[in-house]
Amino acid sequence: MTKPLWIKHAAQLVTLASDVKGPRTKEAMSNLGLIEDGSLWIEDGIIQAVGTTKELEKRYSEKLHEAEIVDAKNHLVTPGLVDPHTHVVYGGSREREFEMRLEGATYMDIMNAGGGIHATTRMTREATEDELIKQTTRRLDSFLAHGVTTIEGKSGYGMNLETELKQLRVMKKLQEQHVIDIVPTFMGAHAVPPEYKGREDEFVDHLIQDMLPVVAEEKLAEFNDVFCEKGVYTPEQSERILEAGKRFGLIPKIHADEIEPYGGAELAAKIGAISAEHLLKASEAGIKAMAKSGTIACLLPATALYLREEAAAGRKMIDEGVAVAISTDCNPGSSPTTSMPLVMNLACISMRLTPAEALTAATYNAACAINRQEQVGSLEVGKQADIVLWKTKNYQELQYLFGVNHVKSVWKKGIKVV
Ligand SMILES: N=CN[C@@H](CCC(=O)O)C(=O)O
Ligand SMILES: [Zn+2]
Repeated sequence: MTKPLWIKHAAQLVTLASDVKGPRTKEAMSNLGLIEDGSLWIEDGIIQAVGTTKELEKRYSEKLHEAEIVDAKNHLVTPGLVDPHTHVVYGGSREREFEMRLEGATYMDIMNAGGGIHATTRMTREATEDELIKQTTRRLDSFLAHGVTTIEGKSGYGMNLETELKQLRVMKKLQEQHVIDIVPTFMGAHAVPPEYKGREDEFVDHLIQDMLPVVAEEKLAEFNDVFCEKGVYTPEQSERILEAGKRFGLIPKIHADEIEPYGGAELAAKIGAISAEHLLKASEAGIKAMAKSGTIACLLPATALYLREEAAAGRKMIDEGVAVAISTDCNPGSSPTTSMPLVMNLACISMRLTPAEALTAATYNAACAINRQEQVGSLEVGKQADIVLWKTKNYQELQYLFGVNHVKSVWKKGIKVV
């Protein structure tokens, strides 16, 4: 039996507790369930009580002497951050492409010339499982140091059965070895593999007939994602892949309207995707359709910055009633970062989310985007004790002092890990 953990005197305790179930929209994104002089009581990795320090002191007066006590005076306490979109398992790195883009090449130019996703696919195909575990562990450690306690992870640097399975199995192993929770997504349709160039429909058939059944049979993924973009997969091909995934119990996600408006947001709404990603070029009609269908917009402002593109219309999406989540998009090409705090800062600066909305987007709504809202994303009784203690005194300061890692301590399931 481990000691109970009592966190007390938080200057601000952001609980995100609410009666609203499901993804938060509009004003609900600003309701942080804030408690001043806040306190948490944790036993066996689960939150037992949330309230003011005075309330919990009274309630647990008999047990206080048994507890490990953390005095959070003058500090902000929030739920562990959730990153709902990463490509964290990959081989090699692509720093030369960064230079090439600064010299004028575009993301798609590089990919069409066999670089980009294709370059990482070659390096991931060549890497052993152990090498991938080693590289990915370093990234997971960095996520944790930035206050991230749950992430989604995509395959998609294999695009053949063998390597897609290798990536997914690496995630499964890391789920056992590392304290971070990893929620797996199959993304066999991340690009068109070179061996199928010009035969996209054949690859779609192959993916549906030969890959999806194995991924489902081995229970290696919960979600199914596709890069719906001009020159990659058309909305029709994307729909086929995602509808087929549904038949295997995989929930659809979609990389949509990143480079050009292509009807991706509309498709996400039509097929009932849990989330649509990127959306830099989403149309007015697409945004409205997503608000109606309840599809979460998973926005990636670090990617937009890194590619020197204008960020997605986050402010407008929230005003239109779309639930917004945010993510690093951690990948070797368009966003090699593990800093969710930076992503929250950028959500404010480049998409005009308020500090409160950015925090909701990085916690509760992010958890909804990967179906983990019952376990994480808010500090409520019965949930996992995934908690961050920040060196700032309030959540506004966390977003205002940008580009700095303010994490002081992190607990995962009640255990101090940072
Ligand atoms: N846009 C497609 N996929 C990734 C980038 C992957 C890469 O460049 O390696 C993304 O979400 O940004
Ligand atoms: Zn992505």
